[in-house]
Amino acid sequence: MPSINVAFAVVQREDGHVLMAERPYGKESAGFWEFPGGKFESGESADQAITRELYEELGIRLKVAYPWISYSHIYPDKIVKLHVYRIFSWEGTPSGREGQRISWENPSSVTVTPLLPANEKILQAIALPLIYAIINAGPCPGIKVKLMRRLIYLLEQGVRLMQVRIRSMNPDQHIQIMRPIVNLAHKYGAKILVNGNEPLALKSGADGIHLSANQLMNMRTRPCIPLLSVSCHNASELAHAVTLRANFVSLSPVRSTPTHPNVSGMGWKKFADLTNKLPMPVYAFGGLDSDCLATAMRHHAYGIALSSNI
Ligand SMILES: Nc1nc2c([nH]c(=O)n2[C@H]2C[C@H](O)[C@@H](COP(=O)(O)OP(=O)(O)OP(=O)(O)O)O2)c(=O)[nH]1
Repeated sequence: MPSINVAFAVVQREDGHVLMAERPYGKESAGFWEFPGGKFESGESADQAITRELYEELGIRLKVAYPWISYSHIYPDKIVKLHVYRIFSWEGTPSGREGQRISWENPSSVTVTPLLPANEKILQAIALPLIYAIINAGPCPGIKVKLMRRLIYLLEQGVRLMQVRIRSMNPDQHIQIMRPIVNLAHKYGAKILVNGNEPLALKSGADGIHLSANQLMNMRTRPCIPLLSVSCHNASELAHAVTLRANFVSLSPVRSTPTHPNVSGMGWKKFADLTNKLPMPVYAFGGLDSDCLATAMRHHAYGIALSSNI
C-alpha cells in the first residue's frame, strides 16, 4: 500500500478554540472536517510543508510551529503518516483561500461534523491543559486542610489537571480526604487523578489514575477509568504506555532534581528523541518550572508537569 507524509496543525486561539477546515468539493473525503495542512511536496521537510500549507490554505504566516506528535492512519487505499504541529501565534487573519469553510471550535464540544476518523485522538488530546500539577503529600498533622489550601491555590492559578499522591494512608481516610478535593476541583472544571489506586479513584469520584512505571510494566490491560496517566523514564515504558492506551504520560527526569540526586537528567535532546514519534501527549517532568513550557514544546512535549510537595 502506498504511504504519504502529511503535515497538519492545531491552530489554537487564546480562548482554547482550534481552527478546523472542511475538505472542499473535488478533494477525496470532501465534506469531512480536518485540521489545516496537506501532503509534503517533493524534497520538503515537515517544517517546510506546514509553513507552506498554512499560507496556501489560510493565508497566515507562522511565527512559531511546535512539532508535536506523529502517527500513522491506515485508509482503505493508503497509509497516511501524520506529522502534527501546534500553533499559538501567527500573522494574518485565517480565511479559506481554497474555497473551504473554516470554523473555530471548542475541542471539548466540536460542532462541525463529520470529522476525518484519524483526528479523533487529536481532539481528545488537545482538551488537556498545558500544565499538569502533581501534589505530593506524606502523613502530617492537618494534612486535609493543607491539601485543600494547596488545591485552592493551584485552581486560582488556573491549573486544571492535577494528580494527588498521598503516601502511607489507610484507605478509608484516603477516600475521606479525596472526595472534597475532587468535588472542589470539578466546580472549577478541573480534573483530578489519584496516584496508583483504581478503587480509590472510583470511590472518590476522581477522573482517573496515575500509575508508576513499575505498575505500568506489570499491567496487561487498561484500567477501566476515563483518564490514565503514567510515569515513564525510557523507550520501553513509553511503548507499553502506548499499548495500554494511556491518555498521556509524564517523561522524567528531564533535569536532575533534589529528590533524586543520583539520577541525572536526560536533557532535552534525549527527551525529544524519545517523544518525537509517539502518538500520545507527553508532559516533560523533573527539575522544570513554568518558564520551561516553550522549550518543552519545541522538543515535542505537550506540556510540563510540575510537582508541589506538602
Ligand atoms: N490536512 C489534513 N489531512 C488529514 C488530516 N487527517 C487525515 O487523516 N488527513 C489525511 C487526509 C488525506 O488523505 C491527507 C491529506 O491530503 P490532502 O489531499 O489534503 O493534501 P493537500 O492539501 O496537499 O492536497 P492536494 O494539494 O494534493 O490537493 O491526509 C487532517 O487533519 N488534516
